[in-house]
Amino acid sequence: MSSTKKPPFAVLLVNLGTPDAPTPSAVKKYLAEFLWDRRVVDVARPLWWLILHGIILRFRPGRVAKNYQQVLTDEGSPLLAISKQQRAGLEAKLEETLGEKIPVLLAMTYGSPSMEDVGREMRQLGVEKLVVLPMYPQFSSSTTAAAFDRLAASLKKCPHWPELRFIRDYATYPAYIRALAESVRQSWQSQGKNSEQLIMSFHGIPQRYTTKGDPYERQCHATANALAKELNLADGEWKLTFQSRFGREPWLQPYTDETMKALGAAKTQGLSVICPGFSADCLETLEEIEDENREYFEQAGGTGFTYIPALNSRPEHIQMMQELVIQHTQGW
Ligand SMILES: C=CC1=C(C)c2cc3[nH]c(cc4nc(cc5[nH]c(cc1n2)c(C)c5CCC(=O)O)C(CCC(=O)O)=C4C)c(C)c3C=C
Ligand SMILES: [Fe+2]
Ligand SMILES: [Fe+2]
Repeated sequence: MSSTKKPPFAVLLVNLGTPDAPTPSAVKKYLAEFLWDRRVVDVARPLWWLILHGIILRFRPGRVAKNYQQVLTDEGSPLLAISKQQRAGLEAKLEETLGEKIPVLLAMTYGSPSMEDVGREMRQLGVEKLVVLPMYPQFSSSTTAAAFDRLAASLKKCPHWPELRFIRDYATYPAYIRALAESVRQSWQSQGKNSEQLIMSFHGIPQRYTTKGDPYERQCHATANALAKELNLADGEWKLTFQSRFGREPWLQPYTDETMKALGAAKTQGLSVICPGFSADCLETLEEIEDENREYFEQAGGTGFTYIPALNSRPEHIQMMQELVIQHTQGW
């Protein structure tokens, strides 16, 4: 008897990607692929090629590799290690709930595992229906749409497609907001809720992308308002900021680093920071927020800084992922 029973459907989790190693050469390879995507940087190609190869890829990889070394875990880059935990957690949860094995696959938009790697896995498993869950709660053309582009490109040479469903965003999905609120409450409990302020810091994008119609900024505000409401926070008790600005043009504001310096200078005692747009801890949370921005805050005179970890593989997060998948596979 053959054991090749086809699964009713499969799930594909997608995240951004990370260098294969915290070395300047691996970081250079990663940034060269990531920053060449027009969805990420839309500057006219000949000019951008000169800036990227002539300046950025000469100087940035060495500095950024050192940052990656600071956040490296025994399992490698946190983003990839946590994504693998989420994959395994969701697969186990779906099997527990549905009573059969639903393959959960993992791809990165840039680097590995690639969409092509996943395509091979899907063919081996005989996947006929696929639900794609990009691990970005808020849609942006620079992340979610870029993931879709890569998936479409990997299917270009493929003569046989699975039926596809694509989860565009989940910025105010109740189970997501509840999971965020639970992680804040847990942090407050263990820190003794000494928090004067809750900062919700989201990765930024150029202001221009919003003007062109990217709904990301609006969705970040929707998430932040929903979380503040769930936590019963008054207006003065929380603030939304945008981090990780890159290049010279204006990005979404207020900027996280400037806010940290101002709150430090105002001698704030007790500041919690959560990054609701990051489904997994990564360089941008562990190094940029937990190290760099903590330092800005403390050096300016603030005390009591707490970084609240991303939802990562918390049970409420895996539960939320399962709810999204079940909702989007109705009828399969
Ligand atoms: C240059 C333009 C960039 C845009 C636009 C952008 C949007 C964007 N990014 C994330 C999530 C992540 N970004 C990460 C790293 C990272 N991002 C940029 C640039 C842009 N991001 C760079 C150059 C880097 C690499 C680090 C550096 O050189 O400073 C990561 C972390 C990856 C890791 O390996 O840990 C994530 C995650 C979102 C959500 C977003 C827009 C909504
Ligand atoms: Fe980024
Ligand atoms: Fe950064």
